[in-house]
Amino acid sequence: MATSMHVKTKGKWKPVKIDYNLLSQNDFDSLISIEELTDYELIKDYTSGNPGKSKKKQKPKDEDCKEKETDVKKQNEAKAIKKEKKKKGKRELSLTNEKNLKRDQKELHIKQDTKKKKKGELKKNKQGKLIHIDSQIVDVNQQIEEEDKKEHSNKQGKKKKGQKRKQTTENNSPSKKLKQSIPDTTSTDKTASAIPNKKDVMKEMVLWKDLYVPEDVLLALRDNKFTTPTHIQLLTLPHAIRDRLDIVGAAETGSGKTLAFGIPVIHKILKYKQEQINKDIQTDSDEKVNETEEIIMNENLEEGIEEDKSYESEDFHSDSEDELEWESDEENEASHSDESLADENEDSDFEDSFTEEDKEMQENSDGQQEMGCVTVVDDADFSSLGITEIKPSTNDHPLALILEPTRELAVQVKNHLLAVLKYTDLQVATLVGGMSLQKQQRVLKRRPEILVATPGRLWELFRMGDPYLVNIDCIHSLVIDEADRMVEKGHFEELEKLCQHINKDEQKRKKRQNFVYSATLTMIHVGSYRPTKKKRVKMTETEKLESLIERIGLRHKPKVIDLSRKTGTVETLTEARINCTKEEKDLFLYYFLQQFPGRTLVFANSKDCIRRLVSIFTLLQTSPLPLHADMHQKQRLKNLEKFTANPNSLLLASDVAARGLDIPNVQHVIHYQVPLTVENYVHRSGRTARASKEGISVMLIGPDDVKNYRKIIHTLNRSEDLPMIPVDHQMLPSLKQRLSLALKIDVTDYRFEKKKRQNNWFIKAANEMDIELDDRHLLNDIGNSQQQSQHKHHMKQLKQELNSLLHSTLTSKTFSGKYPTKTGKLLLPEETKKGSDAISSVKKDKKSQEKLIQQIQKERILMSKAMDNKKKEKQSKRQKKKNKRKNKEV
Ligand SMILES: Nc1ncnc2c1ncn2[C@@H]1O[C@H](COP(=O)(O)OP(=O)(O)OP(=O)(O)O)[C@@H](O)[C@H]1O
Repeated sequence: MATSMHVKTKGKWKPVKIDYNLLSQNDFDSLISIEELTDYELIKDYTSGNPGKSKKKQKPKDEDCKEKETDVKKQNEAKAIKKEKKKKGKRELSLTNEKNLKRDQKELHIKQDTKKKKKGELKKNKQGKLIHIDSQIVDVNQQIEEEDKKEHSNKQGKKKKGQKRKQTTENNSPSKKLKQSIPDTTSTDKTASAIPNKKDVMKEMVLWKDLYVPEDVLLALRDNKFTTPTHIQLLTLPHAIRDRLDIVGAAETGSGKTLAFGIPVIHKILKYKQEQINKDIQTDSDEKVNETEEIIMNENLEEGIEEDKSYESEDFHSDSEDELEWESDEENEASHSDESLADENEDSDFEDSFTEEDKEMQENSDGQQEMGCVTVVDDADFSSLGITEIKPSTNDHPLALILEPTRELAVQVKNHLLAVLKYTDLQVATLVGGMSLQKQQRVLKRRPEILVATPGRLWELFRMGDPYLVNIDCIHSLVIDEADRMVEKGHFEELEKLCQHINKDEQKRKKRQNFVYSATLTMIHVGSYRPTKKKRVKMTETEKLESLIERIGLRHKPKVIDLSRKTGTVETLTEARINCTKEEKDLFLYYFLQQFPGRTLVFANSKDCIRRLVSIFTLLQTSPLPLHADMHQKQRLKNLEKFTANPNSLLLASDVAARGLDIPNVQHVIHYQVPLTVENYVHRSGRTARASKEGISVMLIGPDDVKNYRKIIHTLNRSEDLPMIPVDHQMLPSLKQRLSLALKIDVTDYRFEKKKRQNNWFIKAANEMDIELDDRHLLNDIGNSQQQSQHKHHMKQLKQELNSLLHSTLTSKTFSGKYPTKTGKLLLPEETKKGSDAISSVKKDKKSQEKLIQQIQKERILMSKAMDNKKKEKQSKRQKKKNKRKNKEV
């Protein structure tokens, strides 16, 4: 579109006088007259052009000339538009080719966002460029929510139509993917306002410097107040992350080994995902270049055809081209911008946005571009936002596998990892026995990057041909936690099969990074023998490690970091013992629980023993919680939760709870029976005194335990026996009274209930076989109904008696019945003792024992000196006598 000029006649056309001689000449045959107009006004046609743009002064022309000029202008205009288009196409191509990848990503991103805005659909942000203003995050989240709502309604509609397949596509819809790429919490607690300043974080976390911890993980560590890496973390992280070595790590219990392997595993996955994103961007960028070239080719083709058509007119007006072209350029620009405003074509819209913003970009040193309410940031620093640029899970196999010996430990490790994955969108799943297989199959459909599994359940799912586990040998990282336990012969057949499977392909094996950890990895004890030798020869540490490395299939030369102490246990652990008979064990356990309240974990060697203890200590109202392998998994986890929640709780557990469990503030670990292996002693004791806290481990040593106790002392290089727990013997009779009654109730009730259960089972079986029974045929005689109710009554009486005993006070030597208010305050003896702590009383006792020993030694020395003196005196007396006798003789 162009402007044209009109002449507004103000005055009159006046005839111009002509010389008649001139008219007689042949050249002016057809001339009749000449008129002139001196009073006129030139007016622009605003309907066809931009009035403000023309800078050139128009000369007055007559109507015909003006019409011709307008035609020429229009043709030139068309030509200029085509030229402009061509130029822009070329410019776009040269920009794409010239500018680096980042710039290209930005261009793509802006274009995508503009498209999204226009079309009202939120597409997946492949570059993962995110938004860094609170309100903007909310804006995006709102968009996502709206999208989800739309999807939801769509889904429902589609469901009605029975189009099942579409649901899967919807689950992978761009908006969902984008939502996944932004951690859930961005809209709630992870808004930028809640996220600390990067500089502050770095300052606070300076001790983690040079350990190659991803910034998102660092943020989460800071949230957990883990401002200092533990020793094992400090030493292993650089080798694992920077040097990509396999790690064999041994460090005392509670020293942070989980993060020592967890952080490198996470780092590797984040890095891999970033690489995937970069690859995608590269592909997108290449596609974009191809697309642009295609558009230009098409335009050129069309242009060629149009050029042919307009050839004639162009050629015809060629004399005035230069002058008019300048004018057309101006007008073309104006008309083009007018067009673009109205144009629905996104490409042209994008081009305008790009050109404008590109200019702005060059001026703006921050490199930020405003796109409506969304700021697109090039090279966005997501760490400061607490948002990680992670693509939603698209991997067709897990990227990391962490194997744990027990279900509880697997669940715990998962939770531990989730805490540090807070600012990423990586997914962790547990595959453990005792939980619904179908549920775990469903979880696998979400393609979690990290699997924490027990070997049995993993192998089961793998054998069932779960599609996500088919390529389990493609994992990038493998962790075998509690490795010494995992490879124990006869314990984990499935682990061996798994190892064989994932080590089959040499290439994959070589690519994989392995982590092998335990607190007792390098522990050599009496039971560690070289299996090949006929004569049983004790294994060396190196031999033990070599056999482990071979079995697991580690790569060449793993980095071995052994920080375990020769004494096996943690420095902050106080170890003690109570020597007693087998029958006294219950009493001393009860004594300890009464004397030293606090979170206490009691280990026993058998499930039957745990059942009996649970029954007795329930009667004694200490609310024990059982934990052993025969229990339902849900109950196991529930009991662990209860134990963790109550600071005065009591957990009676088998060795299923010995390894790895990280229950905060367990104050006491009691070995009701001395563990059968040194490793178990170290791990059991390691449930207390974790993460530099103090704790106490007490062994109840009966005659049957002495052999194992000696073995432990010997293997852990102890030069002397463990100290004894000081026992207030005056308290024992009252405790004994309570305990005896509880035992009586338990035994009588237990026997009666056992007989009753057997009878019930027999009756049920007979009923099923249609056999009629009378009381004589029953397995056990539990008496008639009257005798049974008598039994019940008796039990009730005993329980009442016990109850009143439990509510009476305990007497101890610190209690003086004569002067109960001596201190000015009435203190019951039980109260005076409760609250005293086991560690200090052991330490105190140890000190007083040492003092006593020193005193005895001193007294011995004095005595021997006195004896010597007496001897000397006697000798001198004897000598004197001799001398006297001699003198007399002389
Ligand atoms: N850098 C750190 N700063 C403070 N606490 C930490 C740090 N790393 C780990 N922890 C905490 O220390 C405790 C013990 O960690 P973890 O369970 O990893 O120990 P572990 O060495 O695996 O013990 P075990 O040998 O018993 O399995 C956990 O509560 C954990 O959260």
